[in-house]
Amino acid sequence: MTQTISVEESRQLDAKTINEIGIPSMVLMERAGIKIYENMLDNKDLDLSKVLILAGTGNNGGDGLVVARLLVTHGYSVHILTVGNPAHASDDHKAQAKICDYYEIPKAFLNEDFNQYTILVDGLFGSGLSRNVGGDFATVIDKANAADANTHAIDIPSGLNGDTGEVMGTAIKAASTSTIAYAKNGMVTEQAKPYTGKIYVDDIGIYRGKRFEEASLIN
Ligand SMILES: NC(=O)C1=CN([C@@H]2O[C@H](COP(=O)(O)OP(=O)(O)OC[C@H]3O[C@@H](n4cnc5c(N)ncnc54)[C@H](O)[C@@H]3O)[C@@H](O)[C@H]2O)[C@H](O)CC1
Ligand SMILES: [K+]
Repeated sequence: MTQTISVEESRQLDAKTINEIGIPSMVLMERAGIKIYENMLDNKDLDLSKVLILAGTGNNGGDGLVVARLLVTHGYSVHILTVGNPAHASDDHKAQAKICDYYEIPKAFLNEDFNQYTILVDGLFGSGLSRNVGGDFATVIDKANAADANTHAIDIPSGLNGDTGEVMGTAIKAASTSTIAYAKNGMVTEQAKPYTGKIYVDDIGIYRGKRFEEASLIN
């Protein structure tokens, strides 16, 4: 049985790991990026010939920027489409964007034809999704779903309610998802299957919580 948690619980475990235990968020982000990169190499349904990273301005987008840099430093062709107001970007996102600039990773644009890419990586929203998706975010999600390429989602397919599995206006239909620490409750519902695709659960050192630590000792 897959152990699943609520979105709020996942955010609390993130915060506890960073603020109480002391693992820096940039370390967690780097570990998340490495796991996501490895999952993408593992999934033979994904064609990594020409990659488009869809990055929101939060830490889900930050994870996507780590993946972009790892792909580039291993010889892959990568473009980055950042969606949202850069002024609202999280500190970790800004730090990762600066690293991507060092590697001169080219930028993509909203009105581009997504069919020139062989795979899309969804780093628009993760556990921070707080309302129905609209505007440019909805446009990008609908373009991604209409494109020929498969999409690999980071943490939670963007637009999917991580607690219920409901679609918040529109949502990424991913071929596969790398979810951080634990699958979220809504991701294992019947209605979520077309959106999550194959789920990889990535341990990146997030505190496991007493409930799960005892459970893992028993199994
Ligand atoms: N350091 C950590 O805590 C780690 C987090 N991980 C990854 O980070 C995301 C959670 O990141 P966060 O910045 O909290 O939120 P998101 O990136 O999911 O959302 C960004 C931002 O978007 C805004 N927003 C919410 N809903 C909407 C909407 N419908 N339309 C437009 N904008 C919206 C809101 O302001 C959010 O703040 C987590 O999922 C992981 O991927 C690391 O993996 C581990 C360390
Ligand atoms: K996502």
